[in-house]
Amino acid sequence: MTFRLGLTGSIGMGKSTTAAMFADEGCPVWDADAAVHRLYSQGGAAVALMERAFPDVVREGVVCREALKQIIRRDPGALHKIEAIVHPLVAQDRQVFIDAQTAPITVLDIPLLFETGAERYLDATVVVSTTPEEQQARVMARGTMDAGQLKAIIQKQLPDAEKRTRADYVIETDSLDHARSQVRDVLGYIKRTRLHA
Ligand SMILES: CC(C)(COP(=O)(O)OP(=O)(O)OC[C@H]1O[C@@H](n2cnc3c(N)ncnc32)[C@H](O)[C@@H]1O)[C@@H](O)C(=O)NCCC(=O)NCCS
Ligand SMILES: Nc1ncnc2c1ncn2[C@@H]1O[C@H](COP(=O)(O)OP(=O)(O)OP(=O)(O)O)[C@@H](O)[C@H]1O
Repeated sequence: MTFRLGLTGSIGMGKSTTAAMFADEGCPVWDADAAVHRLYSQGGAAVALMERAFPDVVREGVVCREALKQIIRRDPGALHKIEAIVHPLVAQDRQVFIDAQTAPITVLDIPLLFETGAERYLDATVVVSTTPEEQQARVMARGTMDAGQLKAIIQKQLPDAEKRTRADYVIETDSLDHARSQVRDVLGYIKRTRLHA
């Protein structure tokens, strides 16, 4: 059975970048955000359920993220309703992926890992982290959210300090080289201490 290593971190902390580093080291990577994209796309399992809950958000067979964000802006409580539809489908997608893996260590990139209790299905967890100033600068630089939307997302997420306390390993994403060496350290440590126990 593959060792299930959960990777998390607040918005903009460097999850995707770090996940790519784990992939470079040979780990299969499952990405929760990418699963949501598949579920929202043509033929995706969330489309019909979302249309039933929010009739205007499905356009040409696809869940429109902009329309969803407008709904959430008007009614922040709508996010709970969206999560109730999406999260069980995401969990199912993740399990199918894990069951297919034969590599020694599989990485599961899950933004809401602790918030959704996903650690119950994992063997260890790693959090990526940097300063709040750097986090805000990174998200603003992407230009996909305004400061208000960012604040609303951050407020919904478990604080970085708590994630750092709960995770088994912390990776500081202050530079690419430093993050890469910490990825190698984590994998080396797991291989030495957890795989042949
Ligand atoms: C709110 C939506 C429409 C925003 O879409 P958009 O394309 O602008 O952003 P994207 O999906 O890339 O999310 C960016 C980041 O926001 C954070 N985020 C997304 N959804 C949530 C949420 N429900 N709670 C807290 N943070 C969230 C994550 O860190 C994510 O990496 C979209 O994220 C969504 O439908 N979310 C509900 C599904 C969900 O909970 N996804 C989280 C992973 S399971
Ligand atoms: N170790 C690092 N050193 C320097 N910059 C980094 C590092 N990791 C990520 N970054 C930069 O931070 C930004 C956000 O990174 P990334 O997209 O990986 O974050 P994320 O946590 O996946 O974001 P989200 O939660 O929004 O999906 C990118 O511009 C990326 O280049």
